[in-house]
Amino acid sequence: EITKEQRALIKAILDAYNRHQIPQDVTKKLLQEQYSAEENFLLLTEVATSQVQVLVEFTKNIPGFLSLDREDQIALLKGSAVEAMFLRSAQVLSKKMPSGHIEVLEERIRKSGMSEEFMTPMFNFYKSIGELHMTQEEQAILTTITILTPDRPYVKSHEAVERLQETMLEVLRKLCVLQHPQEPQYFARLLGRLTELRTLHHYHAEMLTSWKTNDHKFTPLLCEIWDVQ
Ligand SMILES: Cc1cccc(C)c1-c1noc(C(C)C)c1COc1ccc(-c2ccc3cc(C(=O)O)ncc3c2)cc1
Repeated sequence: EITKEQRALIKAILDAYNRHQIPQDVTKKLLQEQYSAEENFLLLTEVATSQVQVLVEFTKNIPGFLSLDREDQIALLKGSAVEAMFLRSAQVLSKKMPSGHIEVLEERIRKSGMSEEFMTPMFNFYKSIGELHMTQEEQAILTTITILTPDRPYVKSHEAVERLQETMLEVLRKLCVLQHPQEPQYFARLLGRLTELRTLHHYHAEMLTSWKTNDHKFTPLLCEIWDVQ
């Protein structure tokens, strides 16, 4: 019941999702460097910067994205970067990685000068993503749907973005029916995660302010995408 066009869409997005990954030498650092709060923050900043670069490349491969108004492309990237990175780091943390990345990443996030109040919702989210056991396709399409959210700040052609997102939502709905026949509510559960991502996005804005107040430095790319400094 998935059409030929929809299958081609899934393939294009999955290929892009797998092609654009953080270089191993960056993620390997998560395992090696020492554990001071400063070192953790620096490492997370480096990984986040690399993640944003990967996200920009992935987004350019979303069918239809480059035909959107140029300023809307920027508005969508800026508005979705944090949410796409929460999704990506959650998917990584929930993968049973043999290299022990999981504890290490969790440890570094816990000890990076972030205040306790953000930890709970963040790690609850990580847990809830883990429990979904999403397939690669579902992860890639859910990330695409997050990026193609029409009501981000400064988006002008709301309808054009909405059309693209609706196409992706329909593909995801069919995928969920096919890949999780025993769970009729699975698609609804995935969409529920997008609501949780918005809440985390608000927490993250406060995290940025508190990091800034404590004079934490970010990279030029993160300053640009998150409008800090
Ligand atoms: C702390 C936080 C939580 C969630 C979202 C953000 C933006 C922040 C957040 N908020 O601020 C920051 C920095 C600037 C301090 C962050 C840190 O973001 C990230 C973003 C991505 C990753 C990450 C880690 C390991 C990976 C392994 C692999 C792989 O093996 O394939 N792939 C991608 C990976 C990505 C970690 C932290």
